[in-house]
Amino acid sequence: MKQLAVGDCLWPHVRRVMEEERPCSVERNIVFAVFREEPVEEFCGLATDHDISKHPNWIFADLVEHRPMLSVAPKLGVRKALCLMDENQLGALAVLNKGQFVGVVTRQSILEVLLNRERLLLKETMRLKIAAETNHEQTVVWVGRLAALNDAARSLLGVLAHTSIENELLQAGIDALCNLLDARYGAIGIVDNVGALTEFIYAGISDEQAQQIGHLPEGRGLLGVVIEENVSLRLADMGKDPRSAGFPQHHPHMTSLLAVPISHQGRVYGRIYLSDKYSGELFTKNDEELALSFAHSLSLVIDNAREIEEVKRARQRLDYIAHFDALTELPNRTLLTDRALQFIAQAQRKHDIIAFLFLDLDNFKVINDTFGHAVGDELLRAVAKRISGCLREGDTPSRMGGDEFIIMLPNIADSLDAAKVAIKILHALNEPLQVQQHQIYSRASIGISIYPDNSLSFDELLAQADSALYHAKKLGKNNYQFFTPEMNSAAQHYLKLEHHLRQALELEELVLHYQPQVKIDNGCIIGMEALIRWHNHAMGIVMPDQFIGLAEETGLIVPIGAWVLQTACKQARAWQLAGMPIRIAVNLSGRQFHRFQDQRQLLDVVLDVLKETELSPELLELEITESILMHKLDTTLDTLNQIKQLGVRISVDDFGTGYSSLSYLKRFPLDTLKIDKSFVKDICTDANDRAIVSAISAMAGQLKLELVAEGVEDQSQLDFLGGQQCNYGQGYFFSKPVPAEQASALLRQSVLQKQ
Ligand SMILES: Nc1nc2c(ncn2[C@@H]2O[C@H](COP(=O)(O)O[C@H]3[C@@H](O)[C@H](n4cnc5c(=O)[nH]c(N)nc54)O[C@@H]3COP(=O)(O)O)[C@@H](O)[C@H]2O)c(=O)[nH]1
Repeated sequence: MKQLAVGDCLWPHVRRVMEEERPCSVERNIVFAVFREEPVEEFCGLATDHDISKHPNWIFADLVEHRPMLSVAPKLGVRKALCLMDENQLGALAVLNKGQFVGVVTRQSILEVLLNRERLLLKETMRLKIAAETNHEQTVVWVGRLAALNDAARSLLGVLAHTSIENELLQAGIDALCNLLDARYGAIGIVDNVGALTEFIYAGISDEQAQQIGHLPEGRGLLGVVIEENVSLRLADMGKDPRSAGFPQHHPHMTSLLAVPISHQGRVYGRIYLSDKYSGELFTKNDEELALSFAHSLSLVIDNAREIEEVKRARQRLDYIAHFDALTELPNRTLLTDRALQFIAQAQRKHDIIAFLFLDLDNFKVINDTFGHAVGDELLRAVAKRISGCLREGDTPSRMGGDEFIIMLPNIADSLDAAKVAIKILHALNEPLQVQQHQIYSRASIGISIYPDNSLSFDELLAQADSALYHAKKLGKNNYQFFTPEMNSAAQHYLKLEHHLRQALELEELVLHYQPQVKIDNGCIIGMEALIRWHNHAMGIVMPDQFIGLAEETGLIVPIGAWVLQTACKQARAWQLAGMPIRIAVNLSGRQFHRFQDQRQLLDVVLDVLKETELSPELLELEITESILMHKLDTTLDTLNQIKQLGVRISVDDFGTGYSSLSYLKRFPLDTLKIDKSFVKDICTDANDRAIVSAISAMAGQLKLELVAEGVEDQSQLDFLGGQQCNYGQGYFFSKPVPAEQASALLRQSVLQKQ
């Protein structure tokens, strides 16, 4: 506290008088400050009522003349002033500042100021004491509130620990908050991403009422405002607020309202509302802050919980993607491998038998290319369902990719069980599948390997099932085969063949041989069939029977077929230019014939080749099989008509081996039928073959089609054919397929013969 100075304690009852004045009536406690006028006004000293009463007839000059004139500065401490008064036995001291009279300080004035100051201090102390007591009471209240908050926070921590918002925990939260803020009603409402109420946890409202309240909030009314605008509301009488749409009908009546949003970083998860304090008081700013802080903590919990949920969902999705095939939803290779290794480990202990069925669709590529990938995908899904429908619980169907499926049958009694399942699946797939507007026949082939008979290793078992599958395909597809050790070498050969075939065109390993087609009655060559040969540097000569099927399966037939067409037409043009115009027959495979999504139309290819080689169209004959004719009848007819309009001839190869009906033959723009060599082979000994050849000859005659007998090997066959309406023959009897140079020599000979 500041040191008390003389200047702070000036005596108020001072009267200024002049030297020559005479005191008259004298009041008690008055101190006279005596001044001289000449030459300038000057302070001369002090006279007290006591001095005057002692010398009632003296003028003031006399009263001050014989007395020491003591003065002090205003800054002098009061203690020193009192000592000075004691030493000089004075009751008052003049206070001068740089010689100028400021006032008078008396013992009494000092004591009064000191007393006043004491009183003030006492008052302040009292006030502080009262304030301290009030603060203490408030602190006690706040400690209580903090304890309750702590409880609520602990509930929230519990929520955090549970990582998901559970209603009991939210209940604990709203109960704690209601207790804390003395609220009669309270509720926590949680909304989902689109603002629909997903949780409504209440306090002070009965369950029956809550059920009747129904949907809360609707995004309107006061609580809607809280959520939509992400703001708090603190109202004395909510009914008077213009934004109030009223509480739902069955909600208990409420007057005061405190509502806060549960939001984090601008995202609103819901709202908390409290209503009507038991004490009747209104909600305060502090209450609002408390509720907001509670809501904030809750928002963190919800945010956290939702994030955890999202991570969990993402993990599940990743886990699913890692183990299941997205298209068919069957287990993928990873999951199959996991399960297979587990079963194999178990089987080693229990001596179980496990079968692995490797299934591949027989015609998937064609379906995919013909109908498009969307149909292909749907077909695979339908196939997956059919396969699953044939299995028991515990079996694992899986998709490896493409049209390859592996089915694991654990715990079978013997390999016969595996065969039964394979037959069941093949039968199921033999039934047509309805995919979009198409009825599709999607047959399959299956290779089977057995643990432990074939191998103890999963990888080996898979490779063995694959080899068996290859074998099943080789045997004409739509069947199943068990693995045998011999199959391995066949599969390896197949792989080697594919590897080399992919390079055959580039390495110019393909050549064409030509086989004459001869007029039976005069032996003149009327045409040449181009037949492909493959001279591989490592494998030697590979015949078409060995690689055309592979080329079709791999799609390599398209570039190879284009090369054949171009080379054959070039050769025919060369013969034409050499004065030996001769018809060239070129084999087309089904894959070449039908248009594929990413490939050019056959018609365009033919047009380009004719243009480029300048061969007359009528010198080109395309050989197609009955199966091509029967597939996609309308588009086939269209394509054939367009090709025919170019002037190109069309013949049906291997006739008699397919299933073409006579009416179809009538509809197609055909020029030639080629009787399959299998009928010609035993024509002299087999009456059935003779009958078939006779029937075909008669039919060709009726339809005005040229007829060529294939595989003519001896004179007796030729004699029989000559007796029929079959005018043309082709076979080793006339010539084997020969390289272009030899074919040219044969042609020259034939031309000479004609002349
Ligand atoms: N898509 C394509 N297919 C082609 C092509 N080149 C041939 N092929 C087809 O491959 C199959 C086998 O052909 P290949 O080994 O050339 O056999 C042909 C002849 O050599 C054989 N033939 C001819 N005469 C006789 C005979 O008297 N006896 C006998 N045992 N065989 C004989 O027949 C085959 C010709 O058959 P075809 O085509 O039905 O007239 C075969 O299916 C070819 O079509 C090609 O470039 N593209």
